[in-house]
Amino acid sequence: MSNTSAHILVYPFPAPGHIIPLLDLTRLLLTRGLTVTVLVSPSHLALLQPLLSSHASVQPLVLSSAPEPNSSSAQLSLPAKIRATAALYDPILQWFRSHARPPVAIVSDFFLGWTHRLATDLGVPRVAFWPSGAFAASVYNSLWRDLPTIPRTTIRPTRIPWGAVFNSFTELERVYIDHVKKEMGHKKVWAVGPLLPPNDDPTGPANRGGSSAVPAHEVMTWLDGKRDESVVYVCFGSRVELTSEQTEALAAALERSEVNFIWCVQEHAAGRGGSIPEGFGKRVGERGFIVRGWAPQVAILSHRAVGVFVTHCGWNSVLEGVAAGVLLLTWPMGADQFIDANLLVDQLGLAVRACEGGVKNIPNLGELTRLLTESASGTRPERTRVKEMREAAWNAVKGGSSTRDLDELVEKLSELSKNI
Ligand SMILES: O=c1ccn([C@@H]2O[C@H](COP(=O)(O)OP(=O)(O)O[C@H]3O[C@H](CO)[C@@H](O)[C@H](O)[C@H]3O)[C@@H](O)[C@H]2O)c(=O)[nH]1
Repeated sequence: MSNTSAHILVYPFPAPGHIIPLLDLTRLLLTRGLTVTVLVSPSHLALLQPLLSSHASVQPLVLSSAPEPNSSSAQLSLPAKIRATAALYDPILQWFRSHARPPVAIVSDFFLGWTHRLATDLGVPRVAFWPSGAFAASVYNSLWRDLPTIPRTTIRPTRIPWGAVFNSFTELERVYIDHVKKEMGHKKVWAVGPLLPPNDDPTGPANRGGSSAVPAHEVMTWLDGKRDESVVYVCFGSRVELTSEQTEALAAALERSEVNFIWCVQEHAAGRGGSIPEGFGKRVGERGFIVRGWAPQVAILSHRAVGVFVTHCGWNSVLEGVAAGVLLLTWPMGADQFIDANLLVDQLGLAVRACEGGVKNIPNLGELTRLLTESASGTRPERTRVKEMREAAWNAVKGGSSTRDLDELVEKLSELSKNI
């Protein structure tokens, strides 16, 4: 480890949608000269490998708290998983206190609220990392503050940390980023996104967040044979499984619409999801490419042949779709996804509603079929707007607003080490 640069502890919440963007941020911090220890569970250590092999100033801190995949407790609810992480309070405290040059700050996922008390005990600031957007943060904050049952003394969530980093960019969420700053009462709010893998790393996009279930070159070769913007990419992130009824409706719409498509189907250990109808692959033939398991999403979205993305509006998918300039068809199912869809469809006009709601909602077959056909062939105004936003996104990370925010974040973190 370098002896001069500021040493930071980065602690992602152990789930793909949270680890992926925080590791992308870690890479940016490393390239700007910070020394970083990343806390990961044993099952996620492999995701750190690309950073470990390319940067000398990063170290893993492998601690197990969250249930490991395949263990009987792996099916814990999200709040239970969050609570389980707090078992690491003492191990981190001990690691910190025995370290010759301990971190000057903790950058931890917004789910890991307990790390605020840990940071206070250790006398270092905590920066909360938001893998979801500033609009979602504003909505959550106002719900929290205005719930009638919340005692008046309750501290507002966005007030707590010393600073906050968003995987977002000013041109996408300016009004909400400003709102969060106002709520926090200071300006240590940095929008550094979209956080993406480096595009000069050929293995990065293909294996980002997991090993691709299909050789990436096979998907790319299939895409090479398709017309520009003619392919619909369907993926609902790392957690969502469609029910049998939803799977059947989507399969029928893809079949009837006659569009080219890549459909990424997550098949989780719990096996509650629906499976693709028998004979479907044969009936759609060369038109369809099915990925059972982890797809190389960023590489797919970046291909010139992909023009449409049916998404559950997980925030990473939203930003990856915007950065690729593809037309987003929204199907939010839970968490912040309804808020994200509202921002995209109603406020920014970048996307079109496809369906909405969790397990009970099934899309209307006729409407979804029409929407798929029209989106893959027509020129909708949303497509133009999303392309404008793509320009804004790339400008932001190539010297614009996100680069400036990242520089300032690094500067503030570096100042902390000078004060020791
Ligand atoms: O086959 C796959 C599936 C997913 N991904 C990647 O995995 C990430 C998935 O993240 P996201 O699109 O945000 O979806 P979730 O995994 O559902 O993310 C959770 O975390 C997000 C960030 O807080 C929230 O916005 C979501 O609502 C929440 O479900 C993205 O980077 C995808 O590129 C792949 O590369 N291949």
